[in-house]
Amino acid sequence: MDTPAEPFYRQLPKVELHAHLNGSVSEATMEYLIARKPHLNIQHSMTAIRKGQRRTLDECFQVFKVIHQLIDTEEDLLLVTKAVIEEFAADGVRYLELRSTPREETRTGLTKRKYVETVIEAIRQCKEEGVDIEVRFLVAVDRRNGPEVAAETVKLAEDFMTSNDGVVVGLDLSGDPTVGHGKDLLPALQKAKNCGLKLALHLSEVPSQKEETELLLTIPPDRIGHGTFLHPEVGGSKCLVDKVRERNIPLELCLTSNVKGQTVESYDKHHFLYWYQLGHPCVLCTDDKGVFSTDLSQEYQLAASTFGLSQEAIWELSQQAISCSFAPDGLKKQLYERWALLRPQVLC
Ligand SMILES: CC(C)=CCNc1ncnc2c1ncn2[C@@H]1O[C@H](COP(=O)(O)O)[C@@H](O)[C@H]1O
Ligand SMILES: [Zn+2]
Repeated sequence: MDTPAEPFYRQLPKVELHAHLNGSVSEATMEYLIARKPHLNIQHSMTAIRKGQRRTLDECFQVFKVIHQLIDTEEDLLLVTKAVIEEFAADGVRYLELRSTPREETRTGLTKRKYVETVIEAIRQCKEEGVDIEVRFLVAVDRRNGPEVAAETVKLAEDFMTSNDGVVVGLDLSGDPTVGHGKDLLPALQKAKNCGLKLALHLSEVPSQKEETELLLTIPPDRIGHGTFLHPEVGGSKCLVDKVRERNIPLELCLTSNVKGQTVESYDKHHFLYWYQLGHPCVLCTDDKGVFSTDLSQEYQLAASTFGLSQEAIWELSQQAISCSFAPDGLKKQLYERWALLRPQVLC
């Protein structure tokens, strides 16, 4: 990891709502996987972007291809998912929504259904072992794979939503934003929404997506990932901003990811400030804590130091994230109670 956060940020109870499973694999787990598969000839420098380093968006997406080679069996997936959940818990995350794209690996016999089952099994095992975190799962649609795969993924998510104790709560739309168009995916996303899946969509991650965002906002999504180019100062429009505000759609904001992936020039130019000053719900998230060598405590500390936020303001941000989650009302209530109990110890 780049630089460990100060104790206040680590002790702060946190909610993580935007974490891609295969992008969240820590250095230690990655080293273990690399050692298990020496024939792949992969070095850790190929799977993480360290402090001060940046990559083009295209280079970042290449990193996922390398990681997927290392995680291609049911056993790998179970191990990685459990490790990721334990690491988030150790970082003070008390509620986590993990997202991942169901993957078929013909070489190892992994199917998309087995993929989802394995992630759910890892979540179950962590709970049974008493890991101090509540975890929910968002099934991810990779936009690169087009409308048919999207429809198939929605069906899979729907099946698991109705059969698995409420672990699967929603659908994510992600993948290389420069590939494909949302209009082709709209029917599948609409269907997901209609069957009760919550929608977290990567929108306006790159500048060229204005028209697509206008269209997908009509669904509307329940949360927006990034939304980097929504506002007029960066080529978006007031109309887009107004729509997001009218519908009160929370934004999932990932500072390090955007700076290292070069869609944002520097931390102080991050769109967090624009939306925060409007009083719009913003949730700090990691995106890919492994790839971007970060954790959620660091992201909170970065926001505080970059935008001059007090500890009170940081506390409010972390608490507000509860209301933006897809947790059922009973669980939200429990989380608010936990935050209230911890407040005097953490904020002193
Ligand atoms: C490249 C870059 C700047 C990354 C951050 N921004 C992202 N934007 C869109 N999709 C993403 C991003 N990070 C991860 N993903 C998605 O998450 C996948 C990895 O996690 P998983 O295999 O779904 O478990 C990637 O293949 C990609 O489909
Ligand atoms: Zn993302």
